Amino acid sequence: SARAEYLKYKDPKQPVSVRVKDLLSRMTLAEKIGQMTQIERENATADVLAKYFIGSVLSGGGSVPAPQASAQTWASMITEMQKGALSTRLGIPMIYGIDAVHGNNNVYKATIFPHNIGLGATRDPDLVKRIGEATALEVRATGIPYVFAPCVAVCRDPRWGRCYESYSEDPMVVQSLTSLISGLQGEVPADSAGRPYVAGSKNVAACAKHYVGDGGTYMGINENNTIISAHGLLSIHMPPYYNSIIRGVSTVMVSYSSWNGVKMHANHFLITDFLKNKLKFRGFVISDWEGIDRITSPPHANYSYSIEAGIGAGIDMIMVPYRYTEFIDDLTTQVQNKVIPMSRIDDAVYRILRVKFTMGLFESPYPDASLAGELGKQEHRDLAREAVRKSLVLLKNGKSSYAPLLPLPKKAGKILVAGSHADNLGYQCGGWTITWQGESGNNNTIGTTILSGIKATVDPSTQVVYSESPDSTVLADKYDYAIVAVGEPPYAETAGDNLNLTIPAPGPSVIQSVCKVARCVVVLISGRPLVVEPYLGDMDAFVAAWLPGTEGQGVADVLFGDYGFTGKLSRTWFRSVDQLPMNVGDAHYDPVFPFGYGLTTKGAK
Ligand SMILES: O=[N+]([O-])c1ccc(O[C@@H]2O[C@@H](CO)[C@H](O)[C@H](S[C@@H]3O[C@H](CO)[C@@H](O)[C@H](O)[C@H]3O)[C@@H]2O)cc1
Repeated sequence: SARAEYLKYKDPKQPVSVRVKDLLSRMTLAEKIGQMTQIERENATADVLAKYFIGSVLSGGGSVPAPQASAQTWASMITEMQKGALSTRLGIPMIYGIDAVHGNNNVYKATIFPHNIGLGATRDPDLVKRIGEATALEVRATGIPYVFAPCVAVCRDPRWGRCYESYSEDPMVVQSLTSLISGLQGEVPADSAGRPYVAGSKNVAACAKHYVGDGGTYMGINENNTIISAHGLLSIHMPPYYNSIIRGVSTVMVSYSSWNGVKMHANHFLITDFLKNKLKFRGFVISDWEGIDRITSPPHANYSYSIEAGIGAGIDMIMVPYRYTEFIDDLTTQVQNKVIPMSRIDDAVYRILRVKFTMGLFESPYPDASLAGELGKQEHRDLAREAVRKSLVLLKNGKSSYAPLLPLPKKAGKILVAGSHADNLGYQCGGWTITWQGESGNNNTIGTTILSGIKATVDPSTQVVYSESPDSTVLADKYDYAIVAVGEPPYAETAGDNLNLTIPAPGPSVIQSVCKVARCVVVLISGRPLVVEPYLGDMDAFVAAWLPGTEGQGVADVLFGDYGFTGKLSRTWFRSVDQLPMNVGDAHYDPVFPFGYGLTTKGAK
């Protein structure tokens, strides 16, 4: 039979640089531009992937092959797409990306870890690295090799709808928790010198986002303007990118926001001069969803300009995600007319291919069916439960120091559990869970509510009364103590922007009515600090639980003293929104609870 022509780029024994150069030299303009194009799952048929040489596909928030789809269903979908990509002349595998920002959160039955604000309160880089390892396994279980995480935003104003996606207001805490990257991708070898690195097929390529200053916008308005000096940008928002590059992060996603009025998606100085040439970032830069469209207002008003500005700024892969023929045709024309130089295209494709070769995608382009069982594995749920325990911050314990309320006695006559967030798995997971905006209720995925955890922890003789919103009859009864879980409903992005930051009704009234009739601990489920001073006096104890995820048992573990409280605030607990922005280190600093605050209790274990 005819000897298959030896192709250097297909030889895994060749150095990555040799493989990239060989493949690049063989590619047509259409094949190069295809690699720079990322489309949404909904329009990614095998035929489209083959016809347009598409290099990447994504799931937008909540975009799933079927409701409650199994790991096998996910893997079959990706296999079909990959066959399309590999059927092309050069057989370049496509890379599928998804927002696994607290576990593989679009996927039914996945373990949902606490959102980043809670992980910030743990101050535990090793824990976060282990979460990265578990997340990589649960993502690979669905056949996916690439995640748009971690968000390394330094949220400076809790009015921002995405503040819960940020580990902390303090860049040093965020820098320390870039350890997630080392969990997701694997620890870089000593001589990696910032090159992208993915250890193998149980790891995934990561994405540090959103570059840069996404957490510093005016009044926390999502996608708005970050008005700050170069010194401020480099000392507050840039540091996590230093650590991300040192840890070999494979990709960086550009922010929708602007820096001093210049759209980040059009910022050549920060993307090319600084990130690529000064910091020597060698992975690929990806736009956000319709990020180049939003360079203009209204978005997409001048798409040719958006393409010229975005690609020209140094963005390598465009998350289109739907109008891909328009993108491909327009970019092709601009290269043919020498508006965009071929050297820019070659830099982009070089970087994309470097990541794909380095992570072994050419050798293992298909899902590994043997990993399906990693999805929602008990071992990962136990890790998430540990993370919940360590994320809880105890802000008040007893109306006087000699009469602490916590830890609660497991053996009691009758206790009351109340509040909208006590028995609502969707609420305790928050946004970016099953759907983009998150859900309410207990049927959207598998997990343990705070109430279930309490029932599993107390002595069998203890009577547990549950009432979401106790009426006078319930309140007339006698309880040894009460646990009140209230807070914010789930939200994502702009939907979460909030200028008053009050505890949503009926939370405050439930706190006041229950705490009047029984000794009470309030557990706040929220993506950020909220106005709490008016109710603090009513509470005997107060716990910030953030957005704990599916393993609600972790809350009971600490409330009842199996484990001690250790969490420390990763954000300043402001007194009033009129003070905002107000962050640790500011000259005027008058919080209810300062950054780093957290009471402790001794745990039995
Ligand atoms: O129909 N509409 O009205 C509508 C409105 C807004 C939309 O906006 C879009 O909706 C979301 C759900 O599809 C998308 O995920 C993104 S968000 C963006 O997506 C990336 C990929 O998921 C993440 O890594 C980034 O971190 C995040 O900033 C976009 O804002 C979509 C549709």
